[in-house]
Amino acid sequence: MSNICVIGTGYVGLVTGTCFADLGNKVVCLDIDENRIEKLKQGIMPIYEPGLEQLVAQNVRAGRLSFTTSYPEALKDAEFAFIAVGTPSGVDGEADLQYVRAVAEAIADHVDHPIIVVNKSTVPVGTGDWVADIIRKRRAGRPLQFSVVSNPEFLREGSAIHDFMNPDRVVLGSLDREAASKVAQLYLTLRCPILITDLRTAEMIKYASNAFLATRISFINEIATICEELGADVRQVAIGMGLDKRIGPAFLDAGLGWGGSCFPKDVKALAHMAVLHGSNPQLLQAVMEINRNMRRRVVMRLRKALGTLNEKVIGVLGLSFKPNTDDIREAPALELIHLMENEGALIRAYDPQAMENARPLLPKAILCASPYEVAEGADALVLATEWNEFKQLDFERIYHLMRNPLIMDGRNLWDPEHLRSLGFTYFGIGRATNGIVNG
Ligand SMILES: NC(=O)c1ccc[n+]([C@@H]2O[C@H](COP(=O)([O-])OP(=O)(O)OC[C@H]3O[C@@H](n4cnc5c(N)ncnc54)[C@H](O)[C@@H]3O)[C@@H](O)[C@H]2O)c1
Ligand SMILES: O=c1ccn([C@@H]2O[C@H](COP(=O)(O)OP(=O)(O)O[C@H]3O[C@H](CO)[C@@H](O)[C@H](O)[C@H]3O)[C@@H](O)[C@H]2O)c(=O)[nH]1
Repeated sequence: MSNICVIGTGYVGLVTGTCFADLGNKVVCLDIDENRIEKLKQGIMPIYEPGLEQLVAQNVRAGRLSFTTSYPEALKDAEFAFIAVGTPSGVDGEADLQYVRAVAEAIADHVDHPIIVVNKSTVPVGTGDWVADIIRKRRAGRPLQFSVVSNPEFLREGSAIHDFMNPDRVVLGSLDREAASKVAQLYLTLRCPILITDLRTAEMIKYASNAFLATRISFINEIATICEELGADVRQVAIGMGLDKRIGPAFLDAGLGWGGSCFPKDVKALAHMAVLHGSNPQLLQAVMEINRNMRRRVVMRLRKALGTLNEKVIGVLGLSFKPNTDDIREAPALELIHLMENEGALIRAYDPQAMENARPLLPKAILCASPYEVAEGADALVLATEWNEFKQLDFERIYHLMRNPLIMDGRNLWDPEHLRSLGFTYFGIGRATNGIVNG
């Protein structure tokens, strides 16, 4: 059993802290957001993540997990301090490190025993050295015994606990092998490969992994666009490609493109790092451009089918950036809605979990209580997020509710044959059935 302090209670901090507690450690989670910590103490989760509420409650009851806003309290007995604060995009696409800096300073100010500082936030290459420098300089004259280890996190929202507990690999970067080995001990029961590298390499592995996954999605989306022109079906193409073991089936779902709190900011930050150091990241630029185009293309197809978007009522199903989360950061649905509103469209929308988060960003849209309410009087229905709840809708009912039976399936969730047989005009992404080229 180890004493762990986790700093930041966003997705990564909360899941890391809870899972380490569940693995038998004593964990204190710290956040400067008092409201957040107060709610966590009452068992109220600040985010929607399947299974999290129960796991937090179990570990709090077992006395292994607690929450605080006090640095001295959280760091008092900590052998490990995990940094899990946000690293959002700055003005030029660089990662904004103000929160990481504040944490490094707080550690320097509040720790008086040997400690291993483990960075879980996604940070530019070189940040681990920078953090060590901040602590060292702040403790000049009163040296602190510490090491910095980079431990990038690879969990996905919506399956965060499963991903943390069943990782494909754990990456640890440090010049201090002993410190890296001590962090490795925390993960031993998870029985996965543990890769120990230097600090900078570990930091790069995180960016390269996210950029590669985003590249796969943009690649299949580019193929989808070509499929639409040529009358092929991208879903079958992806299956055919994925059966090749060298390619594999994951992350080949064509659609409205990638969003969320990680891919957009991390691809941008990697490109920014490259430019800053004299490289020309052409592929990353293309990956981002293709992604933006997926939304524009859907708007173009709707405009073409309806003549204009001005005063057309468009129903949108799904607002979160992916299913099983209420996170709307960089959600493709929101960008799509704003593009359509710019052309005068009137939006009706529904999401199973993300309505509260989305409301302030959608002042003009009508937020509805169900998919059927969204369909009422709509000139087109767009699927933006493939929640399970949308798989089995009563399309006969929807057909009668809509003013014009046009469906734009932005995640290729539905069966085109079935919908066309009910009388809908169906557009998917990169799907043309029986040689019918999509509009
Ligand atoms: N969200 C994900 O799925 C995911 C997955 C892997 C990696 N990451 C990376 O992990 C990091 C955290 O992401 P997130 O989505 O959990 O962040 P988040 O923005 O949801 O939460 C960050 C939390 O840190 C707190 N915080 C800010 N400054 C603080 C300080 N000085 N002391 C204590 N707490 C402070 C904030 O109040 C907030 O609650 C980012 O670098 C992100 O790129 C995120
Ligand atoms: O085939 C696919 C797979 C995903 N997406 C989209 O890609 C985005 C990201 O999805 P996903 O990767 O499942 O969610 P995240 O929670 O953002 O997780 C990513 O970002 C995290 C933060 O860095 C990493 O830890 C994870 O490994 C990485 O998958 C979403 O908009 C999805 O709709 C597609 O369009 N097609």
